[in-house]
Amino acid sequence: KIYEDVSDLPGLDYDFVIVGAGAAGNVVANRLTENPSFSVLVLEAGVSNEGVIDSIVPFFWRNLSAGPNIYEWNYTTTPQVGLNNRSIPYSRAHILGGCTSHNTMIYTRGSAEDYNRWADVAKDPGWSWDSLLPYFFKNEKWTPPADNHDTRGEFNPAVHSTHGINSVSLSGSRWPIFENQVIQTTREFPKEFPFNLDYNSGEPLGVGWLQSTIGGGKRSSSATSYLGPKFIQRPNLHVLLHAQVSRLVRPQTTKGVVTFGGVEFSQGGSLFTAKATKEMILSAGSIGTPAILLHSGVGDKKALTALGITSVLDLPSVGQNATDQPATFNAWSWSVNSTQTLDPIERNATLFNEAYAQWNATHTGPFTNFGATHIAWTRLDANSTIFETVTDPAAGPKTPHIEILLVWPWFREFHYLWDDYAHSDQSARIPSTPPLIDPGFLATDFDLFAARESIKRAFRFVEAPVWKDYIIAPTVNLLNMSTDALDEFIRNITSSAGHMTSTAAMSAKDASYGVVNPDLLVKGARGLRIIDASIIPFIPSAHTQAATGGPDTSDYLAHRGTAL
Ligand SMILES: Cc1cc2nc3c(=O)[nH]c(=O)nc-3n(C[C@H](O)[C@H](O)[C@H](O)COP(=O)(O)OP(=O)(O)OC[C@H]3O[C@@H](n4cnc5c(N)ncnc54)[C@H](O)[C@@H]3O)c2cc1C
Repeated sequence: KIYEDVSDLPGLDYDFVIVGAGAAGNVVANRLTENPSFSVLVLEAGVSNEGVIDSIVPFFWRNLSAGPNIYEWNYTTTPQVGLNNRSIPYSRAHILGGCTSHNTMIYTRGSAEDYNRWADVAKDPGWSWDSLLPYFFKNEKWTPPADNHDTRGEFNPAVHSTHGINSVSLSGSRWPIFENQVIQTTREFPKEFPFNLDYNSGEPLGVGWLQSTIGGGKRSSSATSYLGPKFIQRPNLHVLLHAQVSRLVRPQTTKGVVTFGGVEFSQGGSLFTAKATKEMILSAGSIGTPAILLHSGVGDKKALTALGITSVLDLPSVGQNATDQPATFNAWSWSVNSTQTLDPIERNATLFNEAYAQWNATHTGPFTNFGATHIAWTRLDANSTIFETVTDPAAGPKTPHIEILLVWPWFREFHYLWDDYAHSDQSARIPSTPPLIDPGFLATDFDLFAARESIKRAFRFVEAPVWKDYIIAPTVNLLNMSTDALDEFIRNITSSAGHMTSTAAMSAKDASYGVVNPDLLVKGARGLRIIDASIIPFIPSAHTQAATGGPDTSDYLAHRGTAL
């Protein structure tokens, strides 16, 4: 059951208390309550997703993260040196379902090499691609697209499952001219942009049809799926909204191992403490989780002491290693010679209302998607000069550095392509309210090099002959710019893809760094686990919801849950 008021809860003592009802938290709440003898409380700071139309209609996704609004934590980053000292908005959802209720719904798992690197780092084969694939399957419910079109040749059924919980589908409305041109590009430039039947096979490189967490023309979030009507009636599942957790309380240290006596949260100006007899599970996301730990005295002892917080557990990696994928979307594009664009709908209220009426009546039409048709995943050239001085940050030779999202002709005849590229770094620092968020965008030579190359690749894509009569001109002629001018442009327009990971990273049991062991238990603590995107040791070369709501959480339960 979902509760809005703490006084309606049956009590404050449960077997498991989960903090944060996002991509990860709701999966685990669902799995744990499969066992009727476990009682579970989920504490979520945000508001209900019920009836929030911008969270239901895929095309409206952008409205929620456009903040400031009640569905957002409304964060901004610290001034980013690499972005000409700009502080930029840093979107995090403040709504049941977490970022899966307001994200772009793109479903990408990453490369097999990404996960095999996790297994290497953790010294635990349970985190390898082969071990985790069954958990992707357990979560994913492959669903026909909203228009029921013939999807043969657009994905590989062998790497998907129809038996999971979270709906995934191909696009539910067609843009034939644009789509044909993308596919034709893979024929004209087969070496640079080969067709890839399914980028979720573990080998993502190439151009593949977009897969999204959309089912029946509606967003499929962790709230609508894992807390959906089939599950929310379970008598052992309790979800409390408007419950903001501040810290873990009543620490006790016995023989060097810390246990906490409860989770402190506030609602309506009052403080409460929920207790877990078996485990407290943090899933407040890559910013929320380290913030809670640091406020609880779990983090770098010196830094916490300097801030007047009593150190309980000295774990210097808490809040460090934040990794995200910078993006240059929306700032540049091409004007195109086509009437098959979204502009009529965007510009004309009558057409917009018709599209909305169609969606309302049948959950079909252009509003069933967020607006892309394919993704092109590519790598920097192996002989790029950057590799003379920098070690390749990708997990292996089959792992992309660059993503080019091929977006419908949109916005004033502009067909825009946006690209993002893996691996920025750095830290989400020490507790303050609000937290200091420093993703270190474009802080390294590699970041800037990859950014320049990603733009060149996108321009190269539309050099395929098939685009000749279609493209009129780029909105900004980036190819004619000097390197310095291009760098300046990139620094001024780069924003976040919203994919922060690794702020409470998993490491091998005997490692001298890291926050959780491969079983996701916090090092040096008992009865405390972390299961969200913060535990990811290296960001996958992908959008991050599948890696978060798919394998790690279910794996934790199915493989590691021996303590349960
Ligand atoms: C704008 C945007 C677009 C994105 N697009 C995509 C995409 O297209 N595809 C993709 O794969 N990924 C996308 N992502 C990333 C993806 O959604 C996240 O990686 C994923 O949701 C992370 O899951 P999580 O469980 O770690 O955290 P979240 O999903 O963020 O969940 C954390 C939850 O904890 C709650 N919480 C935080 N602090 C507290 C507290 N102190 N007390 C109680 N509750 C708390 C939050 O309100 C939230 O509900 C996007 C992200 C953003 C921001």
